[in-house]
Amino acid sequence: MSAVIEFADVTVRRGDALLLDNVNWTVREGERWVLLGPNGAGKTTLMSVASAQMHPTSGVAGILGEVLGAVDVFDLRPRIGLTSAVLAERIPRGETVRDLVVSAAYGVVGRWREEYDEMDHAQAEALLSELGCGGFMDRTFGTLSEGERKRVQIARALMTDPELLLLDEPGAGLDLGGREDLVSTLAVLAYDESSPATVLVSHHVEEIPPGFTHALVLKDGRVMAAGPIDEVITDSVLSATFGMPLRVTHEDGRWQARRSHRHLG
Ligand SMILES: Nc1ncnc2c1ncn2[C@@H]1O[C@H](COP(=O)(O)OP(=O)(O)OP(=O)(O)O)[C@@H](O)[C@H]1O
Repeated sequence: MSAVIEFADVTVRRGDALLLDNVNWTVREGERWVLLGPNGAGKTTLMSVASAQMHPTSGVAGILGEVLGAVDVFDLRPRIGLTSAVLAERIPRGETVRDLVVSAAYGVVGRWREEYDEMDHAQAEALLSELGCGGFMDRTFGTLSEGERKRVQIARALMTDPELLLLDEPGAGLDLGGREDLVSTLAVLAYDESSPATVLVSHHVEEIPPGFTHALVLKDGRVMAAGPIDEVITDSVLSATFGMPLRVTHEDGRWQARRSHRHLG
């Protein structure tokens, strides 16, 4: 299995601040990773490097067999599917869902001037259906609920057949129903062997979809633990990361973490 992400001692520094501190991380084809950590841990920074939007200050960032700094990022970026709050803000609210997804094939936001061929439309419709968006393809983005928007953005990120899919906090701002819909959608993707290697950034273990295989936990820019999910999402790793006694359970493919009050009783 070849590496999709291969980071060696990746460090990002801004002034005196160390945003990432000697991160070593390998993601292989077929793996589905969740990236967890407290606010300010460096998750978005790590996604910025993994999506070829930011170069490390030092270390080697290998992505899809290329090394950042020795490759034209404009060749690399189209091979990576990305969803993030920053990208979502740029989406015109009057754009229809169908056009928003189909236009990804051309790397543009906003359906102006391009002519899309029938195959692109068929692929966009298939992706939207797979992601549970079949019922509102002709609505405008601005009329969708937050959960629906998140799923449409994932469909758009998949439209270019990326070799790596990076989802930066798709669960943010969703209510319980929206979160559960998203978790189900991501579980379908995770179990689909044709899906690309995936990294999902989250704040909550409850958002980890069934089918996710690996986890990386960050704190203060450093890797607290990384590897197969059962070995990483544990009482001791999460307690050390969040600075409180936490108890983790794993049932029916879903994870839960809550503060342990055993020491009080
Ligand atoms: N240009 C910068 N200069 C100094 N510090 C920065 C800069 N950009 C980000 N930071 C800091 O780096 C740290 C990591 O930020 P990052 O956004 O990667 O964390 P995160 O884990 O995604 O956080 P959150 O969960 O809150 O979204 C934060 O403490 C942030 O304030």
